[in-house]
Amino acid sequence: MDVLWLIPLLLVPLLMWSSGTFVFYFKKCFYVGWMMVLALLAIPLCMLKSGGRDVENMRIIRVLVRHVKYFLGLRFDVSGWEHLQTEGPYVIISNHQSSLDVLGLMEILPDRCTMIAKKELVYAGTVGLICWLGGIVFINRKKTSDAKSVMAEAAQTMLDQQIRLWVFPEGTRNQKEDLLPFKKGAFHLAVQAQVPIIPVVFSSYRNFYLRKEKRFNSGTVRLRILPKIETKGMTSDDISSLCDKSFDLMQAAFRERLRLQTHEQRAVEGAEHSPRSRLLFPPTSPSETCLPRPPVPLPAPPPLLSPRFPIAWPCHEISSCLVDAWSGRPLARPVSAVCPDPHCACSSSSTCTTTSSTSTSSSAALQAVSGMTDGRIDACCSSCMTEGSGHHQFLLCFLPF
Ligand SMILES: CCCCCCCCCCCCCCCCC(=O)SCCNC(=O)CCNC(=O)[C@H](O)C(C)(C)COP(=O)(O)OP(=O)(O)OC[C@H]1O[C@@H](n2cnc3c(N)ncnc32)[C@H](O)[C@@H]1OP(=O)(O)O
Ligand SMILES: CCCCCCCC/C=C\CCCCCCCC(=O)OC[C@@H](O)COP(=O)(O)O
Repeated sequence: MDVLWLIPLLLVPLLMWSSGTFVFYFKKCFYVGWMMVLALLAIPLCMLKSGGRDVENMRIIRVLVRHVKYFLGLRFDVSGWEHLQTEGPYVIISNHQSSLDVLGLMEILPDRCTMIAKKELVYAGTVGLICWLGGIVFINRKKTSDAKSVMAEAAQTMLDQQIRLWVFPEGTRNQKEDLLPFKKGAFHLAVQAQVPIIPVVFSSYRNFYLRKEKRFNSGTVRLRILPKIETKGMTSDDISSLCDKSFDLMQAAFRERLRLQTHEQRAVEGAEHSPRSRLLFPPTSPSETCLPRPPVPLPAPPPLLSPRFPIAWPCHEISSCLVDAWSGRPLARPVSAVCPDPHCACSSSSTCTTTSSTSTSSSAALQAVSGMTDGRIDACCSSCMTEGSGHHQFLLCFLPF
């Protein structure tokens, strides 16, 4: 009889390993269930701390939610922290793709910041109650006049109690490849309170989360905090232009990121499908895929080459398009090594055309020489130098798994 318990214990890992759809439902159920449990834990803590509804409860919620990403295999990469170093109240606006946004939101949530949410959320069991305790402002989206008066009240409360508000100006979840047109509420709110707007852009989840295709893999979300937009002196006449300006800035950032994601995805797919492409990326004309970047001067080569350890030596030329345009960090790890490929056609000043000079067999050699078996060689920098010894110094880019 006891053995029967082993069946689900074995079945779950087996299904997780074999079925992407199972993983999708498993992770979704886990997420909702675990958030419910966490909310149940948070309720008494919030009651003890504040005795009821209070924006300070968001600190407790923030702490409790922060670890959830690890269970779901998600990472958050934040840039632009400095833009959140703004005193006093402000309105944060961000795009809204899924309820998973809560995880990213909690990564950067400033103190005394709560959200505006649809009123239906208050009925979501323990999560609804914790949202209420956290001071979330609930609006009825179907009744504009009600929503407007609730938001006008919120503008006053922001000033009276020094509160920051997070609004999703798309007004609903959106998994399309572009932002939805913005609703105006967030901008009225900021202008009424005369406080700045801080836009935050979540990168597209499409690399790891596809609702329709039932896919929920591990992945990284890039959160980009943009510079604040001042609203001092603005009136209701400025709402449309303020809304358009914010939209344009966020859309540009979202699209820029999406292009890079497409780029990364192609690299990974290319590496998976073609043995040759393990060493070559981008395979097509760089101008097609690379963002225009200012020319990067070639840094001085490191004095001693240690083939086993990656050297933080920025790639350039072809590989510069593998540099994250937001953070400036290379998306792939650059590694300096002596080129073990006997066919490498490097000369002192020339560029080494890895297309013709590298072969699949050298892939293993390159991995061995760099000691990086946990990464996949996806790019070779196009430049190489001849050392005094006549060895070719080679820059490799490893895309970590
Ligand atoms: C420990 C464990 C815890 C576990 C759980 C943890 C949970 C933690 C909390 C997480 C919470 C996350 C919450 C996420 C929730 C996300 C959502 O619910 S998104 C949906 C709700 N949000 C919104 O809808 C906000 C965006 N919408 C708007 O701003 C809208 O404008 C609106 C106010 C709802 C009105 O809607 P609508 O009429 O459709 O919109 P418009 O076309 O924009 O406006 C029409 C008209 O009205 C003018 N106007 C709009 N707002 C105002 C205003 N505040 N004051 C004055 N006038 C306003 C607008 O200008 C238009 O007029 P115009 O002449 O055409 O310009
Ligand atoms: C009584 C049981 C009810 C169960 C309901 C489950 C509630 C979800 C539970 C856990 C998830 C935790 C995150 C909660 C916050 C998510 C808020 C959210 O993303 O709401 C969607 C809303 O922005 C837009 O909705 P629409 O796309 O317009 O519709």
